[in-house]
Amino acid sequence: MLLLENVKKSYVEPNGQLLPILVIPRFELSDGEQMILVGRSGCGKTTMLHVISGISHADSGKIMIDGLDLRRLSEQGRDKLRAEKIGYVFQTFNLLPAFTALENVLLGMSFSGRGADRNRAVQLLERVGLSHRMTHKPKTMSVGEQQRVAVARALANRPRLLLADEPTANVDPANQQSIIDLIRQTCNEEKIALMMVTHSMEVAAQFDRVERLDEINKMSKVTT
Ligand SMILES: Nc1ncnc2c1ncn2[C@@H]1O[C@H](COP(=O)(O)OP(=O)(O)OP(=O)(O)O)[C@@H](O)[C@H]1O
Repeated sequence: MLLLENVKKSYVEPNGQLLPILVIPRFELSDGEQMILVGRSGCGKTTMLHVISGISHADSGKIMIDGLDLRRLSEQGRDKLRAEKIGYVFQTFNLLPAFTALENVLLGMSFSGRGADRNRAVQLLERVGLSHRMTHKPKTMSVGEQQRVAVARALANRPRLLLADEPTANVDPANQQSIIDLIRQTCNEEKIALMMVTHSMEVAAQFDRVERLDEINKMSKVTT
């Protein structure tokens, strides 16, 4: 489902110097496989999710998603791939402030080409415990509630790959577990591959595959 080969990513610092972040010789995730990515703050976990999703470009290397090579796609093609095949729970949620929780989930679906499925949107919001917040806009919701809307939105399209960047960072332990259960159960039922970043050892302990970025990433062996 996902294959990275010789992927490199650097940022340019304000002084013009290159700041290498990722050097990944090889990384694979199978269809429907669920894994956790861990690593110290600033080691490049979000950057890795961004290059996989095409939100930012790798400097070099091959990224294959569901048989498609990101390098061979136009900007439009990458947008289409992201809308159709990838669900992304952003660390910062990225909800649209002018729209309600339900509209945020429906809008996410409408970009996928499959059209918006109101029943599914409502059902997902109910499953994250937000039946009483469907018509609230993000600024009138708590941070944890916004995070749960972001999880519902990312699952709404029935993606092939779900990238989740600390999806339980801002919720209490009871909601943390219900979000993890919802994500895992939906991914199981719909054969969605899952790559989730977490700093919670409690969450990581529930998964068979837990990878440390500094073991995947040859760069971190140079910088740490
Ligand atoms: N757009 C950018 N320009 C320059 N440097 C960046 C940019 N985005 C991230 N960085 C730097 O790249 C490094 C990796 O950042 P990244 O957000 O991928 O880390 P992370 O492992 O997800 O961290 P955390 O666990 O704190 O979320 C950090 O040192 C960060 O400062």
